Amino acid sequence: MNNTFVKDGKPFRYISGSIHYSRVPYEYWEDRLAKMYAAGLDAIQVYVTWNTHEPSPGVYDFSHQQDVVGFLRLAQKLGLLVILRPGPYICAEWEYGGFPAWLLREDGDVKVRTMDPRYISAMDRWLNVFLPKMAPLLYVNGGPIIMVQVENEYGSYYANDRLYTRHLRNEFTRYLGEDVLLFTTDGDSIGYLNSGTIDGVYPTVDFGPGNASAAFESMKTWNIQGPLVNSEFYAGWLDLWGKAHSRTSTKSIVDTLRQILDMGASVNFYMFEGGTNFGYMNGAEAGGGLCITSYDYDAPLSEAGDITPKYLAIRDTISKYKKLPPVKIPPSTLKYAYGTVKMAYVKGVLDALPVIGPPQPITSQYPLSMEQVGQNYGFILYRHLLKTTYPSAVLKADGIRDRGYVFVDGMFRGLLDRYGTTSFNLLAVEGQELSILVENQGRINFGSQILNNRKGIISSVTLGGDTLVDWQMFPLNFERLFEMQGLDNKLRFQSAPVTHSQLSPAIYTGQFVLPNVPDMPKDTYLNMQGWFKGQAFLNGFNLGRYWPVRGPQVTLYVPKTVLKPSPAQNVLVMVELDRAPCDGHSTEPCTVTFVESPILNKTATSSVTHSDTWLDKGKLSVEYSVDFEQLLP
Ligand SMILES: CCCC/N=C1\SC[C@@H]2[C@H](O)[C@H](O)[C@@H](O)CN12
Repeated sequence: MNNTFVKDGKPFRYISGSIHYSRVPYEYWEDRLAKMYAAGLDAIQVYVTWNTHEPSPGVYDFSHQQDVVGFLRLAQKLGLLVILRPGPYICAEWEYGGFPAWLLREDGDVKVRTMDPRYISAMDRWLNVFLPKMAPLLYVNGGPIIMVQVENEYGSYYANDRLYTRHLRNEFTRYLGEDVLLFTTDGDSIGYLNSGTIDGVYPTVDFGPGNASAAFESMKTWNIQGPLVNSEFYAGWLDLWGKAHSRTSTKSIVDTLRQILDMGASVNFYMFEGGTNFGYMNGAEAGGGLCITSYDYDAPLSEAGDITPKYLAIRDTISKYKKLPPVKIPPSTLKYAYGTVKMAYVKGVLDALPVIGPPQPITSQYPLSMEQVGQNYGFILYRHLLKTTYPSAVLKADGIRDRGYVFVDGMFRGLLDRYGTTSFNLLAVEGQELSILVENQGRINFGSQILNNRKGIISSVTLGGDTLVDWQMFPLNFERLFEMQGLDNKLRFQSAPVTHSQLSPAIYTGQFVLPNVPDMPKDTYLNMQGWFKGQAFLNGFNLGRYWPVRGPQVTLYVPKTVLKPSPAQNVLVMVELDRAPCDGHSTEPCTVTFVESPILNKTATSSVTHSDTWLDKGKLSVEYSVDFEQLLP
C-alpha cells in the first residue's frame, strides 16, 4: 500500500491535536483529552518538557504535574493514540526550548543541539532515564504511542550537526526498538528538509492555512511514495507581550483542512489545546519577543479548555471524513466572577529579603549569572558596597538579563533593560549600597540565540568607567512568603512610614473567601487592569507573569484547582515591579477583580514597558500596615 500508514494491517490516516501536559493543570487533563476525543481526533501530539522532569542534574520528577506516563495512559483510556515528541529540544515557546537551565552553569556557552560533549552527556543521561519509561507505552507493546519525533525543526537550526541527529536517532532506536516509527518535522521548504532530515527517519513538514498542495511539494521530494503529513497545522499562533493577540480565521483553517484530508494526508493541529505558561516557563524570541503567560494560541479549545466555534467547525469538518465517536461533547467548565479583592501593600521587595532570600548571599569578585549560583528561574538580587563617590557617573550593565531595577540605599534609581537602555546616570556616595533586582523574563527558545541564554548579570558592571568588584548575589524565592511555618511566625510586614521612596518593586497581598454555595470552587480570571508588571501567586501557586500596561493579555487564568472552598482563606500575593494603583501615582485603590471571561486582546502598547511617572516615587509614603501572618492559610 503506497502513500499511507498501515496500522493493524489496514491503511491508517490520522487526525491529531497538540496538547502539552505541562501547560494544563493535571486535575484537568481528563477534561481536555475527553474534548479532543469528542472532536473526532484519532491522536494527540505531546511534547516532553525535559526541564520540568530534571530540575537539577540527576534529580527527576515524574509526579503529579510531571506524571507524563499517567497522562499518556489517560489518553489511551479515553481512546486516543499518541504522537510523542521527546525533543529533547521542543521550541514550543517554552523556557529555553525545553532544555534545563542548569545546562548553562558550566563555563562557556554549551552548544545545545550538537555533539558538544557537555550537552551530549547530559542528554544521554536524561534519555537513559526517560525513554525506558516510554517503551511499554509503544503501540507495539500495547500502548498508545504510534510514532516518535526525533529533535524538532532541526533544519531551522544553524548547526547542521548530522553526527548529533544520527546519535539521537540511534539512542531512540536503542531504547525503543526497531519497530517504532521515527519521524522528523521541518518547515515546508527544501532548504529546511535538506538540513533537518535524518537517514532512516520519516520526514514530515509543518505549515498553516493556505495552499496545502504547494506546501506538500517540498515533502514529496523526499518521500514520493510515503504518506503526506502536516505535523503542525497552525490553527492559531503564539502571542508576545506588546503585540496584538494572534487570531487565525476558522474559515481559513477549515478550507485548508479539507484540502489536506482530501489528499489523504495525516494532520496534527498545533495547538488544539494550548493552556498556560504558569510560573516562569514562557519562552522568548531573540530580539525581545517575550511570550505571554497565556498559551491560548487561539486554539480550538481555549486556554481554559472551553469549546469554541473553531472547535465545532473543525469537528463538523472531520465528521465528513470519518465517523465521530458516539460521545457527547463535554461542556466548557463553569467560571465564576468572585469580584473585587482589596490588595494591601506589604513590603518593598528589598525589605522582604529575610523571607524571600537565602540564609547567606553568594559572594564573588564579579557578578555571577543566575545559573552559576544554582538558580534556574525568576528573580535574583545583586548587591555591591560602593567604594568611591560618584557625583554623577554612568552606570553601565550591558550584561543585564533581562530587566534590572536599580536602587541606592533602597532608593529606586532606574531601570536597566537588555532590550532597552542598559546604562544611565547615577549619583552615588562611598559607603552606599548599590542593589540591582534582576528579572529573568524567560529564555530564548528558537534560533542560534538559544546558545546565549544565561540570566541575571552576565558581564561586568561599570560606574563612571570603573569596573565594580566584590558582589553579593541573593537568589530570590517568592513562594517562601507562603511557607511561614518554621520561620519566625511573628514575621510581620509592618510598613511603618516608608523609610525609602520605593513602593515597587513591592509585595502586595489580599485575601478572600469563596462564596459558600454548591459546586465551588470554579475557574476564574484575575483581571490586573490598573497594575503594571509583575508576578502573581495564589495560595502559593505561581499563576505567571502579568504586564497589563503592555498587553495584549490583561487577565490571568485561575484554574479552580488552585482555589480553596469556603471557609478557607485564599491568599493572593502580587510582586508588582513597577506601579501599583494605590501607590500615589493615581487615586485608584489597590484592588484586583476576579472575572468570568478572559481579556487577551487589549490594544497592545508595545512602546510602554513601565510607568511614565517612573522616578517620582520619592514623594510617596504609605501609612498602613499588613499583618502578613493573619493572611496565611
Ligand atoms: C519562523 C519561526 C519558526 C519557529 N517555529 C515555530 S514558531 C511556533 C511553532 C512552535 O514553536 C513549535 O514548537 C515549533 O516546532 C514550530 N513553531
